[in-house]
Amino acid sequence: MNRVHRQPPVALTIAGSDSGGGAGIQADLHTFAAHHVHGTSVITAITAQNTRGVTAAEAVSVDLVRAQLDAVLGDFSVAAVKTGMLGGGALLELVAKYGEDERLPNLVVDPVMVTTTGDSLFAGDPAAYLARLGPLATILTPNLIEARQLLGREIETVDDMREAARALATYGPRAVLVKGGHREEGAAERNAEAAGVSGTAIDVLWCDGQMLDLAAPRVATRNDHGTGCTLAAAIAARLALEHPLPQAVAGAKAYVTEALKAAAEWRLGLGPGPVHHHHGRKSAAL
Ligand SMILES: Nc1ncnc2c1ncn2[C@@H]1O[C@H](COP(=O)(O)OP(=O)(O)OP(=O)(O)O)[C@@H](O)[C@H]1O
Ligand SMILES: Cc1ncc(COP(=O)(O)O)c(N)n1
Repeated sequence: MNRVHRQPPVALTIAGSDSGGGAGIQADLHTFAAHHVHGTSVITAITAQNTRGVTAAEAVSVDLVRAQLDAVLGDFSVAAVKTGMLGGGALLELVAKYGEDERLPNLVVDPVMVTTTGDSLFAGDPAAYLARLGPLATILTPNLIEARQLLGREIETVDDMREAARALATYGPRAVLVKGGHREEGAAERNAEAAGVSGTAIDVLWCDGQMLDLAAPRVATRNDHGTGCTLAAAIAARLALEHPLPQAVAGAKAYVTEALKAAAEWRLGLGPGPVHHHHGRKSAAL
């Protein structure tokens, strides 16, 4: 009998390790698993980190990152790739080379530069980052602070976010998602909240020449550590599952909103804790 063996698609994360398990490689692998995608990983840096901040970080050598890339790409048929913390110029250059050799399909570039707690995770030149990875990215996913650093301009309103997405798209990615998780709401929005209307987490997506606002209810929680990593990994997982790009982004945002909601009451660590990556799975304990 001719049996069809079903198996998961493979995704790759190229990112740093978060010892607290909420962001970086750990968040990415949780997210891949929650999507039933087999996760492979190339570790670029090791951080000593918890919910309160980063106390130490060290980059992995270029040779060891190259060896990890060759080990994964030489054996698995990788369907989508996500990059996170790259540390500095040398690893940026290495990853760009693999991209140029067309070895990093469906490339989701999360330009990790600073953590929510304010620690710097990128020592290189933001202009070089854009010039090297911009043209190779299927989608670039900066938060407001990263978009400011990449473009060297202030971004405050949703209109500014749209302008930033357009400006970043000129560097060559197919799509740009400017994330508004850290946006200070304007007076009109604050008044609406005071009147009992809950706030909105708005991201702006520029994709194939079209601008889309992606809005979700803002979850009242302090546990938002790793939401950016989780969103980018969820986009990569969905691209590995062959979702079209705009649907992959919208679905990934809905996944993050549910992950934030499900962890809103958690007290894992003393600072902003992780989200619930496996919110879709029933658990006797939770
Ligand atoms: N409180 C919230 N409620 C709903 N969605 C949120 C909330 N905070 C962030 N998000 C969403 O989470 C995603 C990640 O956005 P954010 O701007 O926080 O990225 P980031 O800064 O890269 O993440 P991180 O906090 O991990 O650094 C976006 O889709 C954003 O709209
Ligand atoms: C290794 C690593 N990569 C990325 C982040 C960004 O996530 P956040 O801004 O939520 O701290 C992080 N904190 N640590």
